[in-house]
Amino acid sequence: MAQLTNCKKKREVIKLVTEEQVAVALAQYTAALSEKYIKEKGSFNVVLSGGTLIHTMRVLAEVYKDAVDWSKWRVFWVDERVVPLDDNDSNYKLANEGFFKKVKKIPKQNIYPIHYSCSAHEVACDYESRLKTLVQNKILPTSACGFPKFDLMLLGIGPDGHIASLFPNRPQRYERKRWVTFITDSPKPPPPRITMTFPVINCASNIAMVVTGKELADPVAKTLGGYVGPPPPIPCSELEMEAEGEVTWILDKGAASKLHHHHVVY
Ligand SMILES: O=C1O[C@H](COP(=O)(O)O)[C@@H](O)[C@H](O)[C@H]1O
Repeated sequence: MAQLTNCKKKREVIKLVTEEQVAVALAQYTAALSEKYIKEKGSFNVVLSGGTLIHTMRVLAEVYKDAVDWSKWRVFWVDERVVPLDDNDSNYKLANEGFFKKVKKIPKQNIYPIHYSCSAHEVACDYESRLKTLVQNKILPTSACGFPKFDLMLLGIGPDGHIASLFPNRPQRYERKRWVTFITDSPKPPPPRITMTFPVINCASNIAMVVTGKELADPVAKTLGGYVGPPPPIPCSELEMEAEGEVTWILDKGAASKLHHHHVVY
């Protein structure tokens, strides 16, 4: 593991070879954080994304099934497609089938999927107000700037450099007041989605960027510095610049393939 040193924030880039090794590293990393936070404060607040992440969480679900205290987990979504929860596009459905059903012991009341309505605006307002209630009830802590502070965000990245549903050429990535916003014209289908905003993402105590496959080598290199070319204004770089907590990149060979060693700042 390599530690970023010339940066006041903590960054770690873990370069592995295979997707299976990424799944194993993700499992070890998440299980260790779960143990630490449960010991310290009795709960572990985790934010999931959709996409390939859930498949990569299989080792955590299978190998750590009896080692993790799932009863202390609370699970949220960094973004969700505005579709019914049983729709194949739903990030909740993906996590339910690929993760919750395997680990079994996360209490249903600790899982916070969206309340579906056909208005993305309404869904975003509802999700934000539920988070605010959890903060008022001291179930979720906040950071000094007033945004909720999650223990861990597990994120992926798209080929265009989007994270959550914060896309290039869309204004949501610049939102600085709302906790949760919405988009009705997502460039990646389905178009209506809700998403946590950058201030919330950047307040998390830990962010894992879990990236596999050579089709993601470009946004990884653009974000981490191996890219040669004009400065690319991709959303993911905002996380690299602003995150308060620790950011850990877990990459396979394909995703790391455009990182020029001398450009990567460890
Ligand atoms: O649409 C989405 O895409 C991103 C990236 O997905 P991946 O398949 O490239 O890992 C995902 O993080 C987000 O939650 C999802 O809604």
